[in-house]
Amino acid sequence: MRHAHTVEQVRAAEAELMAKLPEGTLMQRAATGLAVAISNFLGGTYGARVVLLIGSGDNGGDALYAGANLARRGAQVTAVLLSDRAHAGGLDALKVAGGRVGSTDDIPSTDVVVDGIVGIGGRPGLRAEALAAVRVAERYGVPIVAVDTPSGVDVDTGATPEPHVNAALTVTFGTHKICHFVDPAATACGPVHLVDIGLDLPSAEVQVLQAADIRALYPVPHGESDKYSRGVLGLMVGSTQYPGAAVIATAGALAGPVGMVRYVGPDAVANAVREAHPEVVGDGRVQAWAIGSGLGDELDIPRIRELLDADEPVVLDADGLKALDDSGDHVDVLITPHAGELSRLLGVDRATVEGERLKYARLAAETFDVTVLLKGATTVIASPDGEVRINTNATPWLATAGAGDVLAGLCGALLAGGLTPLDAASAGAYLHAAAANLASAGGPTTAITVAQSLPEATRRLLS
Ligand SMILES: NC(=O)C1=CN([C@@H]2O[C@H](COP(=O)(O)OP(=O)(O)OC[C@H]3O[C@@H](n4cnc5c(N)ncnc54)[C@H](O)[C@@H]3O)[C@@H](O)[C@H]2O)[C@@H](O)CC1
Ligand SMILES: [K+]
Repeated sequence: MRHAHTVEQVRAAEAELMAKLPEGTLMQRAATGLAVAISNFLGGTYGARVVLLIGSGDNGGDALYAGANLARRGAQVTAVLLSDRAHAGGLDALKVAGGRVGSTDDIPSTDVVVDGIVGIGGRPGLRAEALAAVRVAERYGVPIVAVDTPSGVDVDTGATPEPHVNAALTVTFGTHKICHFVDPAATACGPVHLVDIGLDLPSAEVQVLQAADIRALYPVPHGESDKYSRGVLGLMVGSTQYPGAAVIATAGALAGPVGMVRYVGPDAVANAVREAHPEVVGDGRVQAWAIGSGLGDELDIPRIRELLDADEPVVLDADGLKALDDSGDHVDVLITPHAGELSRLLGVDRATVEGERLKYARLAAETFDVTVLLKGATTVIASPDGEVRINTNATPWLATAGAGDVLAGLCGALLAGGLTPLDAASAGAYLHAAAANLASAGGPTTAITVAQSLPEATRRLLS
């Protein structure tokens, strides 16, 4: 896993390390890494034009020392001071290295703007002068490299309630921050480059899934496995209104680690499912349920509540979410809402959830005592005990009808295969996105093609 720490955790680790090192060492480490990253971004340093936007704190200090480094290597570096205060040592270093102080008039003709306005000490939003400078860069299409975080975003939540920098690259120090992974701020970061400055950090608040994590938890069958021990999944999805949801969710389930799939629903839909997937059988004992995708008029809330209260773990998706209430023990339940569905569950509007995805995923996990997989460009997974995992490998082409049905079926199969809701959500989100990348290859795709690409995505992961 990659890790994202809170501002408080970073500050504590920095203070501990700073106490052991000569003054300014950490900033020098940060600035050197930043200068190298800017040089790489530009494809060279000599003769490059660099404008630094400088705020009042150490974020500006990093930018000024990096600017001094670049000026020593032949760049023309100009600092635009956006506050009465600027890091004194950094400003002196820049001037000694041949850099100068200029104004926003220098922005249109520069090769890159370096955002040293605020970092982890910043509140959301930009003051008028900073905003005006950022707007000039945007108007002239000048790329912005953000120092530590794009200024104006909410570092600990990933929210962007106010104007902020949209970076072409973010260079961060010591560890990732939450805004680097949680949208909408994550999108504002562009690619994120991490510079090691030697911090010793506690366990992270937020983890980001990587291939090795999923490989380690995937339930691979062994010599003694049979179709029952590999897990049997019950599907209560689709309806005469939406028969396709049943066919698609079944495709997702069969591409998971499960040994057998049972379909429960109207005859006409069951026939359509068996026509597409002859291996599917009818009602009987299961190890987990996937419920809700495309249920439409078939939604049977009392029956779903019975299954939620039973011992078998449940994936609850789409229409099925209407059966969820905040009473009872639901720690074996994984819900897979998009922002609109989560907003209805929590009684807030959709834009509010979109703006603070981490906060509302956590709130739903706590309120309903379930694991939440909040779908989106980056998927936020929150467990009732406070653990958060993020999946970042999705492609925008995955935003296609039925893709959620594939995910629900796949997550159900992973639950039936014995994974915890948190691990099932992690593997489900990761593999779903990996399959979408294969299916799309940079172009349009369909939900069924994503499901058909799941075995190959899984093979590549496990091999
Ligand atoms: N502490 C350390 O050891 C290190 C710090 N580093 C840098 O230091 C940064 C943190 O520095 P600071 O704590 O000085 O804080 P910042 O430089 O992030 O912010 C400075 C000040 O800006 C003001 N401010 C807050 N919100 C604002 C807004 N929206 N618009 C304008 N001004 C605003 C506040 O008074 C804040 O204290 C990190 O992000 C990183 O870039 C790095 O040099 C690595 C080492
Ligand atoms: K910044």
